[in-house]
Amino acid sequence: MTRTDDSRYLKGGPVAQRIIASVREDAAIAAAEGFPPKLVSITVGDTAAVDVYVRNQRAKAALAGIGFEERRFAADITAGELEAAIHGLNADPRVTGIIIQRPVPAHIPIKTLQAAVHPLKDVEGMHPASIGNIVYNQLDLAPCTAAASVELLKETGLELKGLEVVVVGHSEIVGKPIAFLLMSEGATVTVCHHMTRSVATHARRADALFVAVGKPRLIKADMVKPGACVIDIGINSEIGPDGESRIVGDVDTDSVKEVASWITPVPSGVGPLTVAILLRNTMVALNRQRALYRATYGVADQLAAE
Ligand SMILES: NC(=O)C1=CN([C@@H]2O[C@H](COP(=O)(O)OP(=O)(O)OC[C@H]3O[C@@H](n4cnc5c(N)ncnc54)[C@H](OP(=O)(O)O)[C@@H]3O)[C@@H](O)[C@H]2O)C=CC1
Ligand SMILES: Nc1nc(=O)c2c([nH]1)NC[C@@H]1CN(c3ccc(C(=O)N[C@@H](CCC(=O)O)C(=O)O)cc3)C=[N+]21
Repeated sequence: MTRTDDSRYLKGGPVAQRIIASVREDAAIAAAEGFPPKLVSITVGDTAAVDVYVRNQRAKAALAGIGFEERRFAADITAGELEAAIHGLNADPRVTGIIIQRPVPAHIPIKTLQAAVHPLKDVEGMHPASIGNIVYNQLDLAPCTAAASVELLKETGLELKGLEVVVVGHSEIVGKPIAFLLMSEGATVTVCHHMTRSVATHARRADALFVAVGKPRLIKADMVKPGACVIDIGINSEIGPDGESRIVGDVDTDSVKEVASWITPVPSGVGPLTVAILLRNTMVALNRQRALYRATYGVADQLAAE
């Protein structure tokens, strides 16, 4: 059986296409009504995984009819200069959404930058107010990778209520929001991290195993329950046997796919769906901005029309 026709592979492409088609319709309507959506990406320095992500953001935004602009800054920029740039984008009515690509250089506090993005333009859901919404079970705009990972689990048709889920990795951008999204869906969630005594012991109990660590082949077949669903979120660059650079996940896919019932491939798993959800979030942000605009100026418009 070849890699591509193995039915155990849970691919992101088909779900991403559905989302992008729907975003495209909404974006066309909004543009015709005078609100063309536009996404601005902020990159600081150079990181391979960021380049892949931004390249795909640009390509898929074009497909969806969403304007896209990349602002690149040198690694030695100050936090103050970056904050000023973000405030400029917050104030620009042509900008719908802002995403700050991670990582940023060590001298820049990422949390300060995330908090500088206006919550109405926070298309990644990383502002403290946005993350707070997830805790309150308001799930329409969630951090993109976390939302993509959960969406792929739903594709299996497994009942999420009561499902035993283990998440390996507890970063604010991936592991923690996955845990909150799944708790909202009624799953029983265990979160592992580098201090966990035995990741394998927890992982082997999981009906669904989410892995977001950044270590190639961390999860081996003997750490996976037979029949489980494995969502591999890792995007790691390494040199393949042919001497070419390639991306691999955190799961030893070749061995794990013999044990698991579903596994997301890398590439072509969570990655493409992450991009689609970023675009969907951009439309959620646009609709929130329009609702505020209507609430603020709607009555004045009506009076002017009378
Ligand atoms: N597909 C996509 O769309 C995206 C993919 N990614 C990829 O996902 C991976 C994780 O990203 P991100 O969450 O940002 O990374 P971080 O480095 O922020 O977090 C990694 C997490 O893994 C934990 N960890 C480290 N070593 C181990 C170990 N041996 N066992 C268990 N847990 C461990 C860390 O725990 P502790 O903090 O306690 O050290 C931490 O919680 C990366 O490969 C990244 O490229 C990221 C974003 C989007
Ligand atoms: N603030 C922030 N949010 C992120 O979500 C974030 C980030 N910073 N920094 C970098 C990582 C990495 N990441 C990827 C997302 C999609 C693909 C993607 O589209 N991958 C495709 C294409 C691969 C290819 O073209 O080679 C795939 O897996 O099939 C890759 C990488 C998001 N990240």
